[in-house]
Amino acid sequence: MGVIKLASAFQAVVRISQEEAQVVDQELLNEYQFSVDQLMELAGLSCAVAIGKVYPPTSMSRSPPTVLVICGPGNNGGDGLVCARHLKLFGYQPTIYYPKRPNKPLFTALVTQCQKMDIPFLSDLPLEPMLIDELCELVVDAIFGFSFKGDVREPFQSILKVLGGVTVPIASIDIPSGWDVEKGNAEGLQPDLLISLTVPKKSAAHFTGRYHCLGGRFVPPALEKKYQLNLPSYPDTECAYHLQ
Ligand SMILES: NC(=O)C1=CN([C@@H]2O[C@H](COP(=O)(O)OP(=O)(O)OC[C@H]3O[C@@H](n4cnc5c(N)ncnc54)[C@H](OP(=O)(O)O)[C@@H]3O)[C@@H](O)[C@H]2O)[C@H](O)CC1
Ligand SMILES: [K+]
Repeated sequence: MGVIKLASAFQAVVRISQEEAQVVDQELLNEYQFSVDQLMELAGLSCAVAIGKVYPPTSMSRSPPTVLVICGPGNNGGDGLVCARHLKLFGYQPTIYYPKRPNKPLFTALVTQCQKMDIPFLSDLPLEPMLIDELCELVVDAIFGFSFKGDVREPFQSILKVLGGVTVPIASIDIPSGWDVEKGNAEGLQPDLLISLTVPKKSAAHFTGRYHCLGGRFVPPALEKKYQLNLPSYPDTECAYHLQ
């Protein structure tokens, strides 16, 4: 595949397509030889930092603040596991719901790390939104990212239905789960915080929540230039950039 002209160099914020996101991801893993573990750790950490900035413990009513992290079956779910671990270190009280677990060393190790930090895993998700509102003050949506496609298959259809009724804020990692990666989903989840990873995806144009952050500060300058990603300049050593 030739160079994909992602956007003019003058566009304020580039938003990329599902295919372009996968091309950039693959180039990071192949040409640049990053490992998924490395990128996932940096992505998950940036999500926890963004959450810490938007919902600092001092702004939450419980101490420690309770967060429910719902993880999906792919790398977006892996980001959620990493995020949960860092939130615990930041003074939050995360609980994880991880219904469909890949039997791969990366994911079993991430689960072990959380278990060893006394982060509980729910065996079932309450099917009443108000029970989730009682369980936590914030939900982290780490169900689907840029590889989501088609009609939502169970158990995630039921999970997204419940999340559609909660009143606590939702923070979505990379893509609000259940959204078309490019077109969004007006009837789907409406998160309060969207943490775009690497580069915002086209569906971010449909985001109407209060906070939009960019994380995944690991794009080499040559790759950014090649695809004209026009990334914002992260301040200082920050790993999460406040886009909105
Ligand atoms: N460089 C980067 O940008 C990095 C991104 N990271 C994170 O990785 C995700 C993308 O991860 P990926 O594993 O490719 O895909 P997802 O996590 O989005 O989801 C894939 C799994 O979801 C299942 N799926 C897909 N569609 C449906 C559906 N309609 N119903 C039910 N399940 C669905 C899919 O199952 P299949 O059977 O279809 O394979 C997969 O299991 C990205 O968004 C970032 O969050 C990295 O962590 C760091 C680098
Ligand atoms: K998500």
